Amino acid sequence: MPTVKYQRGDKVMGRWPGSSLYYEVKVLSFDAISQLYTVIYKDGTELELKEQDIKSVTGFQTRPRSRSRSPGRRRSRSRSPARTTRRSSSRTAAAVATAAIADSVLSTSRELKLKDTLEVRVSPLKETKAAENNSNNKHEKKEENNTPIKVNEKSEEKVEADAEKIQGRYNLRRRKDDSGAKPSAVTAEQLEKEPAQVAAPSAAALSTTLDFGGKIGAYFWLLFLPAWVLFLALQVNLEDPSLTNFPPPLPPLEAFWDTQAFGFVILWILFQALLYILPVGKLSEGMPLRSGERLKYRTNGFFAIVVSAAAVAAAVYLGFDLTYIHSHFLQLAVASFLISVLLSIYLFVRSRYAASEQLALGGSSGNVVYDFFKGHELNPRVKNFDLKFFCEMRPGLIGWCLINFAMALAEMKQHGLDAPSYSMILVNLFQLLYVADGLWNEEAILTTMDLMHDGFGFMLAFGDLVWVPFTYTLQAYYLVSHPNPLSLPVVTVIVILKLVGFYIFRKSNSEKNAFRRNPSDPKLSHLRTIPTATGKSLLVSGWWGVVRHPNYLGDLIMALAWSLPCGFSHLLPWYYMIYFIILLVHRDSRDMSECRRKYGSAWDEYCRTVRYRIIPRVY
Ligand SMILES: NC(=O)c1ccc[n+]([C@@H]2O[C@H](COP(=O)([O-])OP(=O)(O)OC[C@H]3O[C@@H](n4cnc5c(N)ncnc54)[C@H](OP(=O)(O)O)[C@@H]3O)[C@@H](O)[C@H]2O)c1
Ligand SMILES: CC(C)=CCC[C@@H](C)[C@H]1CC[C@H]2C3=C(CC[C@]12C)[C@@]1(C)CC[C@H](O)C(C)(C)[C@@H]1CC3
Repeated sequence: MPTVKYQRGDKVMGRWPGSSLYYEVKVLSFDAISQLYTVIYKDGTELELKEQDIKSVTGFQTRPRSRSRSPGRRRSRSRSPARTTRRSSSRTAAAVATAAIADSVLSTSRELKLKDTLEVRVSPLKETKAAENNSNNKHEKKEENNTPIKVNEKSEEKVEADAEKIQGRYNLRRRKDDSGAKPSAVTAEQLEKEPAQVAAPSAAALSTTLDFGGKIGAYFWLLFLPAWVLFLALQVNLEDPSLTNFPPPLPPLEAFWDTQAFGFVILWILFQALLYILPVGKLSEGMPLRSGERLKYRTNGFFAIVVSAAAVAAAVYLGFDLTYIHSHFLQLAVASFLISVLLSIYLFVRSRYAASEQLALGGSSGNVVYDFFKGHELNPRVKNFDLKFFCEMRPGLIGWCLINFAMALAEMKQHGLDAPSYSMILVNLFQLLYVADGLWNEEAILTTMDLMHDGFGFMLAFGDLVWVPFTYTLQAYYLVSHPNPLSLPVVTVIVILKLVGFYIFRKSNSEKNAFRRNPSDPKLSHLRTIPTATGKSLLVSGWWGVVRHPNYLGDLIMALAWSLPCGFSHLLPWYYMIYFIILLVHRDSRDMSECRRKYGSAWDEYCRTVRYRIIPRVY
């Protein structure tokens, strides 16, 4: 790090986010682009700080405090992270954060009422510590809601809310690290003894910690993903769709392009865009950005699918033959692919001109291909039109249902049926329920990884506009030419399976979403939580106490129920299940690294308490 004030390995005093308290930290690296230092606290929590939030140890003086404080509060304030690690190895940065936040809030508001709240706040630190000392099965002993910890959790949430606001104001950032580095594994002792080994990547490396196989991976995925969609689309039409039929017979080049199909895709996207901008439905707030700002999103997805269904019904009534979608599947996919490429080019170019605050952390490698693939700008918008949100929730998702419906009509046409087969009805209804539920709970998407952390580039543009509508529909497509009659008992079993999966998926997603939006929601008051250094807590009972990703478990059970109606004669209709296991296992590990980095020892504590990731006692 040439020309920067603090060097890698320097021990300095870093301001705790949202407070006026400084704790000893070690400088890990400096990012020349964002002008932020990554520092590590004694308990392993890493944060990004501006230069103005760092002071050298020598010039540092403890601020004299004239204000009278209660003994409880003094006890809380007297511990710094530095002392923590020497005196009490179990004390987490959460406690430090609490003290810091309490200090900050008191500094900014002298209201007695608030002060009282914060004084009550001191005892959870003890409780937390006690809980941590009981490690391994500490959470099996239930905390009752009427015990002091409950009272304190309430005040904690108040403090958390204040902390969130303050963090936004100070713009202290947390580092995005996709490399899977595990800061919580870096102990204070290591920091003391092995500074060289603990030293983090250089500034350049920091901004280029890449996932999806890095730069080489980006080349691979750019070629592989479209080729794979093409392969599946060609396979599904074969009488015997099988991996052994590789390569599938390729149609002549001109068969890939159809201007009318391109026109239909454009019309569909414009129609969805029109529905999106209509001033109908709620304006929901996204999660706070680094700047502290919260973007507004028009969450009228359910309205959009209802109007789309009405429009499609009207088109069919007026004589439009929807089986066109079945017969022009390949051409529609190619047209959508072209649009996703054009969109990605636009996104890439505009990201070059975007302010650094608007960029996703970790999305910039300096490598054109990687940045194009992964996406760089977090929330690209044209006026209030949010491109990422729109693409993720509208044309592809609603298009998925439209294509499924067209496949049902094609099945009837091809086999001269008066009604679609049971298997086709099940696949259609199950997936319609999934999409409609996603749109009904559209606000919940605002707390997912894609919306909060990932830049918008080729991966998501292609995923949303091509991958979802043209690979998630393969089961319905397969059934058109590969009927699989089902008996009523089998139908019943599959329906029950789907409902069980849906119940787990919906309940767990709603629980987390409600908790993240309002941690003091009375409906969640029975749940136990672990405080973290960031001021947010982690649910440790309820659905999120069963496994670390109960929503993935529900989703996987549903995926199984989608494949079963297609039978076992071919692997192709099971493709979604296989892909989904890979996707969710990868997402889970990405999320684990991200949460470990964000929450440090509190995350480890959570993982010790909730041992399994997705399937209880299995994985
Ligand atoms: N059909 C598909 O193709 C598809 C693909 C991918 C995902 N999905 C579905 O989309 C939904 C969203 O998935 P996602 O991958 O974005 O992940 P997610 O599970 O919704 O979100 C993970 C985030 O939840 C928070 N969290 C984790 N553990 C917590 C706890 N114990 N208490 C409170 N908060 C906790 C953390 O964020 P913070 O702490 O920062 O809030 C974490 O980063 C899932 O239901 C998934 O099945 C579907
Ligand atoms: C190109 C590849 C291989 C990957 C792109 C991934 C992308 C298709 C998915 C990433 C997040 C997914 C997602 C849904 C659809 C598929 C993704 C965009 C989702 C909108 C489906 C409906 C659900 O109810 C949901 C929970 C809202 C989903 C959110 C995540």
